[in-house]
Amino acid sequence: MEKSLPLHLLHANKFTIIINRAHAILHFIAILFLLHYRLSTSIPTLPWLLIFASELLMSLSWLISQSFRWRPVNRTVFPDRLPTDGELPTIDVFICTADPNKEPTVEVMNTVISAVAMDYPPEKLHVYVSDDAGSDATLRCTKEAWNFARCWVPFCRRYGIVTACPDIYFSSSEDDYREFKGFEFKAEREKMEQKYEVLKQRLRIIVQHRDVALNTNARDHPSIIEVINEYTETQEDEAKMPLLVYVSREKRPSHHHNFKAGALNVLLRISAVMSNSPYILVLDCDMYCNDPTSARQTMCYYCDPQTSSSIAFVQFPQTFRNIRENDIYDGQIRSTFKIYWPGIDGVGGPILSGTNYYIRREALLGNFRKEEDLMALKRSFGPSNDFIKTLAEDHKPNFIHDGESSRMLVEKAKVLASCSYENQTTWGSKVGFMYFCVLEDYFTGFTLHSKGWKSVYIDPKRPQFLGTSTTNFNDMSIQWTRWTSGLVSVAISRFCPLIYGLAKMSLVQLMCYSELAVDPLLHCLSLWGFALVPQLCLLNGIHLYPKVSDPNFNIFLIIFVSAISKSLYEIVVTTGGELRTWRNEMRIWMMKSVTCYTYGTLDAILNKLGMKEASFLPTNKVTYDEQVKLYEKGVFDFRAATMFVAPMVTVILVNIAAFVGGFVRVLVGDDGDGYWEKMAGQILLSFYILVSNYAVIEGMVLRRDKASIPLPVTFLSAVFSVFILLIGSYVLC
Ligand SMILES: O=c1ccn([C@@H]2O[C@H](COP(=O)(O)OP(=O)(O)O[C@H]3O[C@H](CO)[C@@H](O)[C@H](O)[C@H]3O)[C@@H](O)[C@H]2O)c(=O)[nH]1
Ligand SMILES: [Mn+2]
Repeated sequence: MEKSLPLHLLHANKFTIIINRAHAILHFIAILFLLHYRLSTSIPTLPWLLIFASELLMSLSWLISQSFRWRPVNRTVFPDRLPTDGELPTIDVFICTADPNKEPTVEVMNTVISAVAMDYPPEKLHVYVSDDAGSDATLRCTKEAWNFARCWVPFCRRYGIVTACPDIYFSSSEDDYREFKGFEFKAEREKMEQKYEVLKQRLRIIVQHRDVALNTNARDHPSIIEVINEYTETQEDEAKMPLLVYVSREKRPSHHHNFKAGALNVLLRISAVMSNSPYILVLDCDMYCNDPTSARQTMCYYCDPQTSSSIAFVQFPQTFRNIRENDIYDGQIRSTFKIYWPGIDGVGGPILSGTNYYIRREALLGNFRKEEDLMALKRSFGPSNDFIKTLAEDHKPNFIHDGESSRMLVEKAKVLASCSYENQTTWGSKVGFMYFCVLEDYFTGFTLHSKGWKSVYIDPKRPQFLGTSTTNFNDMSIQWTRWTSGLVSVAISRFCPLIYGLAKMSLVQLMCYSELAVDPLLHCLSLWGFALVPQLCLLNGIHLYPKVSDPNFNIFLIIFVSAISKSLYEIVVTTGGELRTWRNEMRIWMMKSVTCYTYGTLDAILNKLGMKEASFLPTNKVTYDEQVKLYEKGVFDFRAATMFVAPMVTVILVNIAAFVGGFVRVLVGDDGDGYWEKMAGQILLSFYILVSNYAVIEGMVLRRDKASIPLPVTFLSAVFSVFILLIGSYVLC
């Protein structure tokens, strides 16, 4: 009976697998022909070497990326088959915020409220807010949010509200209250809406009046920990609420704080002495819970004795509420969450993605069933006996709201949040979240997988979490530069997945990890090659591709068409996107390659050489109406740092020069040596680059609005391109 019904199912997408593998074989054969052609027909010259290198790197990156297409799967869960509430394990929720200027407090509080309102037994849920800005305003706002939640949570429970994030609930028109449409509900809803308006008003006032002087101390302040529930007098008949704790770890300029991973490790310790839940949900401050059932969905894996012990984390996709149909910056990161993660889920489990995951505490800290040597534990975990005790299996701390004992607990917690606590321990290197690179998620997930843990990817129809994605060029570029830097720093370290992961994971999963790590490096090198070398050669009359009449020309044509049709197939058929999505992704990929991928790679290299410190600039989550309008119209906002715009414009100018030069010679100067025949490949390549990036030409020449490309940037780029044309021609020819 009950027992025989599974809690979850896994389906391999057989049809997609067949298509993927068949395409991979054909495309691979075409690449072999290309290699054969390159090695057999040309005399090695510098241009030949460069273009061949670009082709090799691109092919290599294609080859490794097939790992994500090897065995895509999807999963179904059956939360109604879970054991009774009494048997469910407890959960700690970690919400990180770092900068009230970039992370609007109203949104952060919405995330907190939506987490408190999750559909889970309240006594089994504990929410921790980590404030890396140490902002007094955020603390006060958290208390206000708590007061609102005391009415909001019972309201949601009573009427079965699915959208438990007030901001989304009150701004969407959808009927979320199913059978309760009566008068009573309407009146209650109105009351709640008013309360929410009052809350927003109060939060704004607190933020406006926040003590700017205090705030400048974000990098220098003691730990501040407060249990928020204690500020409210619980009435007898009041609904039970989860525990809510505000944490701001100690910060001193003399101590490196290790960014988000540092904050998470502090929360790991503090939550251990307060609630010590075996599972932890990690959320970025902008990631609202859009559906209260994610915890129950997750428990379908953690409550299944067959799978439970091997799973380190259950990952949900990152989904965003500010994405429009015409997503010009690919803010939804479609290929990652729709193609890559289901792909790697079939071969060992998805990569940890920073937010929206339920991780097992034991996977981060280890399990200590037997008596361990106390000194050894202290060397690893730091001096706190209270914390060490929590490592033992089944240790349940007793959190009592009785003034004195909870005050003592908070004092103990403050020690755990001090910036010197981790000195001479293995926090961040062996235990907890890893500090090795700014991409704490990727690297922590990688270490877990290489220890033999598995992970699971659930992508339900209704997005479980909704965040804010970058929808302007500058923010997107900063974010991708950080990601690239993190990934490349792993690729060029001793942890390079290709070497480090060998023999520790399945080969295909290892290739997936490697793909992500080396992809920016391979793409920035090869795209710079394709963007400049054929063009310089075109202007200097050197041909790099076979003549149109040569059957070998078909090799290039086939590779080009095959790559494009496969990505079109994935976008339109597999993920139900539009043709426009394909254009957007192609274009932004080209743009990112010559900017973010390049800078991120340089950043990682400088970092490795000790010439630059790693940095984590939190992504800006404040949106301006004007910017949003541009994004909604699908118009690029080029008001970005010159370093992000100039390389793009330079590439476009070089391509214009090459294309015009080549085209004119085709038209007027046909000197009988079959110029077009020889140069068609290069002329068409330039044409393709220009057509794909028409938006840049438009921003440079046709647009005159504030968000177009500024004239000085165009001039600077023109100087760069003339320089490239002169030097390039000199060197290459
Ligand atoms: O010193 C820091 C820096 C950041 N954060 C928080 O970390 C979260 C993620 O930062 P965000 O600026 O939103 O970065 P994104 O680029 O959007 O984040 C992606 O990439 C990060 C790694 O680079 C992951 O940590 C994130 O989970 C993932 O969503 C936010 O809640 C921040 O408040 C901190 O708590 N402390
Ligand atoms: Mn973010």
